[in-house]
This record gives sequence, C-alpha cells and structure tokens, in this order.
Amino acid sequence: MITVEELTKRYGANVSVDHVSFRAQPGTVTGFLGPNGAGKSTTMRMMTGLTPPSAGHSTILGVPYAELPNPGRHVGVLLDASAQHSGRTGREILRLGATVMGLSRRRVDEMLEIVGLSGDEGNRRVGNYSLGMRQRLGIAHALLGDPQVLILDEPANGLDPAGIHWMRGLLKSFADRGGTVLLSSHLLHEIEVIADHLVVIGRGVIVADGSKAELLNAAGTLVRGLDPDALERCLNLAGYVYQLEPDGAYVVDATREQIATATARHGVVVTELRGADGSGLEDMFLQLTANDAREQVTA
Ligand SMILES: Nc1ncnc2c1ncn2[C@@H]1O[C@H](COP(=O)(O)OP(=O)(O)OP(=O)(O)O)[C@@H](O)[C@H]1O
Repeated sequence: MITVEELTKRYGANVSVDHVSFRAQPGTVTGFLGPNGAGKSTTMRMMTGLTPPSAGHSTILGVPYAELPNPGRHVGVLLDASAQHSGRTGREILRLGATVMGLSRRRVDEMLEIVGLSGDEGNRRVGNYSLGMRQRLGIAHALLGDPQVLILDEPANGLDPAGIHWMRGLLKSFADRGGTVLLSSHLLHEIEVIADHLVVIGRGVIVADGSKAELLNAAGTLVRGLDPDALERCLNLAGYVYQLEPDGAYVVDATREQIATATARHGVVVTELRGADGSGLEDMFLQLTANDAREQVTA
C-alpha cells in the first residue's frame, strides 16, 4: 500500500505539486496519469525520498520510504532509466544492487532472463544500450529484491510494441500476486489498458481519482436500436438522461446492465451496447494538455 497525503513541492514562487493525496492499493495497478510537466516525477521523487517535500508526507507499507529497512527488498523503484552509470555493464549494475540488498548472484541471472536481456547484452556497457534495453535493465533492478511495491516513472518509454505488451503482462501478474504497482504515463491509452485504478494530475493538482471502470463509465453508455423511436420511448420510461448523437446512437447516463434490463423488459432490439469510448476522461485529459502554455504557443 502507498499513501500520499497533501504532498506539496514549491520551487521558488512556482508550485509544482499542490496538496496531492491518493492511495495505491495492494493487488492493483494504479496509473498516475498527467501531461508533460504535470508533477508526476516530482511526486514520485518525493515519495522515494529523492526530493524533500515542502509540505505533506507519504508512506510505503506504512512507513516513510527513508525509514524502510533495506528499501530495495520492499519497494522497486524506476525513476529514470537513463540515470544508470553508462560505463558499467548491465550485469555489474545488477550485481551491485544484489550486493547492497544481500542477495545471491544467481538472482542477477534470473532477472536478466525475466526482462529478456541475453547474457551477451548483460555483459555490454549500459552506454551502448538502447532506451528500451535501459528500461528493461531498470525494471530488472526494480524487481531484484523481490519487493511488494513497484514505483515506475514512464516505464514504457522506449519500449517497442512487443516490449510494452511484455511489460503489461509482468506488472499485471505482479499485482495479481498481491503486489502494489504505481506507474506513471503521459499517455491515456497506454495506461488505460493496464491500470485498475487511475489518478490523474494536471498542473500539480489531482483532477480525477477512481477505478478505471468508474472514470470510464462517467462518459456514459452508448446504445443503438433497430427501431430508434422504440428505444427512445424505452429510455424515457426508464427515466434515464440521454443525448442523441448525430449518427443516431444514444449516449445514456446509465450502466450497460441497466440499459440491457430496460430494453429487454420493453422488447426493444438493441444493435449496439458499449461504454461511450471513455470520452469524458479523454476530453478532460485533452483539456489539461491544451490549457498548457506549451500547446498554446504551437497552436
Ligand atoms: N528541480 C527543479 N527546479 C525547478 N522546477 C522544477 C524542478 N523539478 C521539476 N520542476 C518543475 O516542476 C513541474 C513538474 O515537473 P515534473 O517533472 O514533476 O512533471 P512530469 O509530470 O513528470 O512531466 P513529464 O511527463 O514531462 O516527465 C515542471 O513545471 C517542472 O519544470
């Protein structure tokens, strides 16, 4: 479990992170989503003791990160895959980590294999690694101490589609075994696929926090009927608020189960029934991005 309470970071007159609070639960992948410069990395750096907060605090497994004994055995952290010493080989970096954490050397070979780095690649200097290989090495380092919690900043950066697919499977199974995963991204779709819970940050402030189902359902349900008039009568009888789209579909403020029950009761034939594309979340996210000064300059 990760708990973040009112974390705040000021740099001079600028507030980069403003009273941020959220939780990441065990058995769950929590996506920390926000456009560039929103405050994701700063929040994660404060959580892992690398940046002192101006106010607020956070705990991991019930204690502040700095108070965890042998932290790598409890929390795997990947904040900047390019921050590794470029003159060392991947294997040397993992061996150092294993020594610090009191682990056997066998664990290093296991980790190289798990993250898909060959023996030959493990013996190459990190300065010659691609960004994707550095991410794999960073994930190996984070998993080395068999932690219960993972904190990963943009771990998909630089991975190819097969690498992203592999990483999703890895993180899902980590959470399925009871682990807590917090991962950040600036891409909604990337995080939507893997996260169970979403925390959205914009300009240092949390703007949404809920289960993926809740946040995506907030966009409503799209339903289309063989006989649109009959469908509309049915929605009116059920008392649901809806909006008629230009293409004849109805976006209804109700769940799929509620609409299916109502249409079945009134004998209305439905030809399409699905979540309305999560457009509420996407709109909110685009608005956050568009309001950013960077976008206005290029607009
Ligand atoms: N050391 C620092 N000194 C001054 N300002 C900083 C410092 N570190 C971060 N900031 C500012 O804090 C804000 C948040 O930055 P942060 O790196 O946390 O965003 P982010 O959400 O991780 O963005 P990205 O997706 O681009 O990595 C930015 O405006 C950034 O310029």
